[in-house]
Amino acid sequence: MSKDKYFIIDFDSTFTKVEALDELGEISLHDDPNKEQILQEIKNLTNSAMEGKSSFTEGLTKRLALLQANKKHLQPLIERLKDKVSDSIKRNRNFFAEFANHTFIVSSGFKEFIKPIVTEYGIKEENVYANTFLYDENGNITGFDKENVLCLDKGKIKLLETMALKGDVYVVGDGYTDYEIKEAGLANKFYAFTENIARDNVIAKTEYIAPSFDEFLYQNQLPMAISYPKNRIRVLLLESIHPKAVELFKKEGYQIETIAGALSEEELCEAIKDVSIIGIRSKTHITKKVLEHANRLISVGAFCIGTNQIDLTACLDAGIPVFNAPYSNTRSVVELAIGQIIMLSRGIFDKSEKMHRGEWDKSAKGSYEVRDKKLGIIGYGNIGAQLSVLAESMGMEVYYYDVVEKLQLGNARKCNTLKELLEIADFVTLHVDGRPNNKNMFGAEEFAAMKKGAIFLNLSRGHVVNIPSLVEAVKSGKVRGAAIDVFPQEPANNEEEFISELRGLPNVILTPHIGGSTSEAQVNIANFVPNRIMDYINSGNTYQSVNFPNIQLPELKNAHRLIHIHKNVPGVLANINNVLASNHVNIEGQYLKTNEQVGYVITDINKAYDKNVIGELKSLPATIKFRMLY
Ligand SMILES: NC(=O)c1ccc[n+]([C@@H]2O[C@H](COP(=O)([O-])OP(=O)(O)OC[C@H]3O[C@@H](n4cnc5c(N)ncnc54)[C@H](O)[C@@H]3O)[C@@H](O)[C@H]2O)c1
Ligand SMILES: O=C(O)[C@H](O)COP(=O)(O)O
Repeated sequence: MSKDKYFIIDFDSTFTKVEALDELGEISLHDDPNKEQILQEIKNLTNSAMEGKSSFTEGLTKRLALLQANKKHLQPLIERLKDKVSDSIKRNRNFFAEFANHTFIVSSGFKEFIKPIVTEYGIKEENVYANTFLYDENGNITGFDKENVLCLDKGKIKLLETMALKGDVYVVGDGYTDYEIKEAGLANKFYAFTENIARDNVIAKTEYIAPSFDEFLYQNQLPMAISYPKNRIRVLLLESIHPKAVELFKKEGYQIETIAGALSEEELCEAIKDVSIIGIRSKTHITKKVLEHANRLISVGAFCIGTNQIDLTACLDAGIPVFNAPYSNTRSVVELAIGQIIMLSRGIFDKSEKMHRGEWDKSAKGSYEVRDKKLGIIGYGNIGAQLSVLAESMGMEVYYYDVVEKLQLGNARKCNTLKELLEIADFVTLHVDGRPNNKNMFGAEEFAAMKKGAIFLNLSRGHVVNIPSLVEAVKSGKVRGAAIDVFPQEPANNEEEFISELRGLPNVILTPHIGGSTSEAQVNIANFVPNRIMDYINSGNTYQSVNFPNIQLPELKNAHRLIHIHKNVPGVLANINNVLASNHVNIEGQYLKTNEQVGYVITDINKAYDKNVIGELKSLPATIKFRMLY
């Protein structure tokens, strides 16, 4: 890069996450009973000055008077500020060292606390322009050096005039006074730095926004600590995903948009454009058509267990790993099923309805214990197996049927056919997954095979059961009671009406797909899925992806990682290695995993390489997606 570029960086709320004088107040006013009120006054004065709404000099004088600070408070302040350096500044510390001669801190803060912080990042002491304190004989801070232009209104402009930098000047800061440098014609570009605070009136003045220092470096093609600014990663979260997920993605620096309900295919085709991560629950369908509109999609998060609503093959073909939360709501579903088994066995639902109508129907008729009764579990996966354990502990005899061989837990007995299970069970409960083959797997024939007066539960997927057959079975008395949580057609949001032939049937508990809707489960899911996705984005790990070859990679250390996703055809690995060999690239580690459709190759290489390598790898035949991490 040519050395005629100069970087003017603000300190408060830019280099550090905080306003240093607010922090000083936390220390100096520690024992003051009016601390909160005074701190608020200081904050208001700071904000007003930063937004260009009041005289800076006057505000500074007032703030120092309110602070009642002393020299002895400065060391604790410095320690505090060291911990509060902005994240993106911290990770790009190499930049400041590399461009030490061209980086200046220009601040209306004070050298006494700025220098010890920024010099740790390689910024030169003589390149720090800021105010200095005045003290009395007891070390009390009484004011500031009035000769320094930075204590004056438009002080930064005056300073830049005297600096007379010859070259391109870039200003990065959060405040109005930073913008004024550009306004005065003393900088080529002003970047409103919004990682810590976004000031509307500052943002309104500039076309350049830097949600992180990475973004500033990226836009200006300067060396960065990471391969891509995280603020460029857009996340769309649908169906009221728990706010914990928003918090985690935000902490990572991503841009988040949330929508309470599900979107139709058409709406999604529009909404998914430019989105890098989409988070959905059971109602949003990620179809091939949706994926065709997903021009920047990196990963899909199913914030639930079921993934039948996602075209997993189409995602794989497009090089998009899908992650779900396979165990986070398992217990919630099981607890609901247990509750429903007991409620139905006692006819509680109808009795409660009668009570609400004023009818007192005390009787033991049609009311049974669940102890010693036979529970038939169809689908002995995570939910089925856990239900098995809990049901046995209540004294039920458990039978199960699964299409694959499963470990029998406790005293549960395996049935070799579905018919065998249906003929024996007093309670039949469905916990199969929603694969297309399971559509209408439970219909007239299966209801007919059940014991008369048995109880039926479905908390798996709506399309698995033929609803008219269930209605018929309830009306005929073949099924004495039912609990249904999932339906072939479910309203997209809480405003839509629920329409079903099941409405109004006796001893039928209907719930609005809430098997997994507990606070515990939603928090667990919101912790689990973002971490899987961020791990994939940051390191390439696909461990626990539901559609992608699973790889758990070592941490990336002092290398660049090339991530190559390709169609699984012969020769791709050889082609990748030929490109690397012909460009004399040193391979530090290589990992490959394939499935029937795709190959996933990760190559860690020495940082010194010809950038043409990237273009050559991207254009290899059979490449689906390529990205580089560092
Ligand atoms: N109601 C809710 O809110 C809620 C919450 C969580 C999960 N679910 C649903 O429950 C399903 C099961 O969850 P899980 O975590 O136990 O999944 P899982 O994958 O661990 O278990 C599903 C089991 O069903 C078996 N199976 C599939 N088709 C079958 C068939 N036709 N006959 C017999 N067995 C069959 C599979 O072999 C597997 O063992 C999920 O896929 C999801 O659709 C619903
Ligand atoms: O698959 C699941 O985990 C359940 O069906 C829950 O779906 P939901 O997140 O839409 O409630």
